[in-house]
Amino acid sequence: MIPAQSPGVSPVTLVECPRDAMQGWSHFIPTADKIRYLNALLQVGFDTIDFGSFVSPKAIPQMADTKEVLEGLQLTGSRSKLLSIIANVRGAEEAVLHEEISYLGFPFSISPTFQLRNTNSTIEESLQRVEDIQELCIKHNKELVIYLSMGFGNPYGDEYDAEILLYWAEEMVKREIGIISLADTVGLATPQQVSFALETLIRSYPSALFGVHLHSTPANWERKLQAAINAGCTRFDGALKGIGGCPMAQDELVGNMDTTLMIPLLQEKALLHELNEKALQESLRIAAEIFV
Ligand SMILES: CC(C)(COP(=O)([O-])OP(=O)([O-])OC[C@H]1O[C@@H](n2cnc3c(N)ncnc32)[C@H](O)[C@@H]1OP(=O)([O-])[O-])[C@@H](O)C(=O)NCCC(=O)NCCSC(=O)C[C@@](C)(O)CC(=O)[O-]
Repeated sequence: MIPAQSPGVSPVTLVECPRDAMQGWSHFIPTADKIRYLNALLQVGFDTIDFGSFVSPKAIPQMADTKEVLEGLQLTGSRSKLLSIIANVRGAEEAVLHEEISYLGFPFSISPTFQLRNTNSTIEESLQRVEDIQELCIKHNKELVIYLSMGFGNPYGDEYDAEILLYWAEEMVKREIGIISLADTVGLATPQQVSFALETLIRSYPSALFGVHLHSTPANWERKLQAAINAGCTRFDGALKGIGGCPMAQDELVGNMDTTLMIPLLQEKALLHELNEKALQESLRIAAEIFV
């Protein structure tokens, strides 16, 4: 076992994102393999698993089997809650029907170009989607997580500065979104940007929980994670082996922050509860089989 902290209780929320690892993978991962991988991850002790998405199978063919995958998951005995990504009201209407899903995650990009590429909607239309999906979530007892995608800059030349990120975060707080994750979709953030945004938002809006979804490389993950921790962030996304990224953003997947690197760092700081090391090793073994 990984060294114990306060048993079962953690100051931080660790979100494992196999959906982000799988969604842009170059060949279709068979449904049975997805189920096997997710069932292993469910035993590790992550707080949340971002397991799939209810989006267009033309846009993201890899996730076309999310409903079947869900049917194969063994949730009994797992502490992990499930999150699924949705990108329009239709996807949300489907996701809320599943009792097993606790969180719906909506990517709201502060870069208009990416929002159009990713969700076929303008910023104004997306804001309406946020409001409609929030209403659905409240009605069905789900929690909406808003990802502020391209939160630290974008590769398209769309106007960007930190004020734009802060503005959209405030708009989400006004709409009573409880969890807002600052997403560095293509890995552009500097540690200074991460610190400034989180320190400002955490101080300004105590009613919301701010997280980070920081795509990064093995060379720059640690300083960004450290910056987020120092700023008081308590919700972190990652993916085992640092695999993945958004195929709607650019052709080359930038990689996720590698959860296997994050775990020891968070535990060293007594921020993370005990995990099941055997299940973690089994998950890594299956990942090595699947992601080839
Ligand atoms: C959002 C839509 C669906 C367009 O949404 P739309 O504009 O409302 O769609 P539409 O009504 O114009 O329909 C377009 C086509 O999609 C189909 N369709 C429409 N809705 C659905 C649905 N819910 N489920 C299944 N099919 C659907 C619909 O049937 C139609 O099919 P066609 O007639 O062309 O055959 C599309 O643009 C889409 O699926 N985009 C993919 C979004 C996505 O999954 N992106 C990756 C995940 S987000 C991410 O990775 C970022 C994140 C979270 O990690 C954080 C970060 O790093 O930034």
